[in-house]
Amino acid sequence: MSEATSAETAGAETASSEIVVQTRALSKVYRDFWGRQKVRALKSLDLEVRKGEVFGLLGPNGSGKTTTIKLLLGLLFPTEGEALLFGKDSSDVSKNERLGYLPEESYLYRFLNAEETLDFYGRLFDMPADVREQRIDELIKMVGLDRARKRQLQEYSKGMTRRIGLAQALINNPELILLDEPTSGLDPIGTREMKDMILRLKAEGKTVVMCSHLLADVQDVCDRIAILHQGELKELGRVDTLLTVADVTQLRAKGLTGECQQELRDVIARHHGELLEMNNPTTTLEDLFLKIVRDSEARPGRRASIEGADDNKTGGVATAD
Ligand SMILES: Nc1ncnc2c1ncn2[C@@H]1O[C@H](COP(=O)(O)OP(=O)(O)OP(=O)(O)O)[C@@H](O)[C@H]1O
Repeated sequence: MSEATSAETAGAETASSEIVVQTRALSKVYRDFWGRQKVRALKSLDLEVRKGEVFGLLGPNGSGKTTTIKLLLGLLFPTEGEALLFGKDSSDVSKNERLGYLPEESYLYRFLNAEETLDFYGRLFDMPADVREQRIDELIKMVGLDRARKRQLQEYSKGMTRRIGLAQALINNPELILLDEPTSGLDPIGTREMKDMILRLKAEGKTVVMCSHLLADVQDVCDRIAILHQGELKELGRVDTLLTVADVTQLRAKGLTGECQQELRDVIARHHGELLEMNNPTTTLEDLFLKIVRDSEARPGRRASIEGADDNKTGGVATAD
């Protein structure tokens, strides 16, 4: 297929895909007790999120992310503009059945266990007992709390609390899930698992809108992002497009001899390119940490390996202009 044709097809797909979230000139001013303007938290935000997307709202502290999520949920009223979910105004309560929400801090009943917590929320959605029982079992397994299902939430660690919070957000099998800082307070393993769960929700066709200031997490799971700063939209687009450095070519190869690497240098010079880098790649700290923990679980009691072990020396990276 030619580039033009594939671009047209992509365009047609986009046009026909269902818009789940839409904001039009959405603005929020917080006022004090006397109605005087205190903070302009959000300024004329225009966004569209399509069905099946993982969409990230990014920005430093105080940039308006949580305000946007609360406006979408209908927990706050806009000062100007509107927020539409499934084509209806966010103040329309009928949308709640199709919606799941993980707040930054989950306030759950400390004396209930995981099963009782989910049963309580299942009842709020009028789910029949048999459906509830099956859904609770599925969710507890999905969020990895099977062994702690009978423990009271007051005994849960931060990571476990985040997991039960996510299970609670998913109890009604929602089409749209809003996640406020889903990886906050999680260790690297919990973070990886939370990201995998988000990707699993996407694979099931759900739409996810998440906000975070942890850039690596957003980069790993989001299809598109919006960057907010002081309540204003500063950037909007596909993560891969925004991060592509158009004028640099990167090449990864395995098993090249020194001679061959020299030939590559010569070719680049002959074509008036500039060799920026040719070296062995490094793994990420996340990958390294997860590998060490998995190895330790597989072989308990084994001592740490000595610095400089060779297992990551797999190839070379050449980056050229
Ligand atoms: N209830 C409130 N009353 C007054 N000002 C508020 C209120 N809630 C938020 N704000 C202000 O609105 C602005 C945006 O806050 P918001 O919580 O939406 O930011 P955020 O991007 O989610 O920040 P963080 O990353 O710290 O959670 C901030 O200046 C904040 O102080």
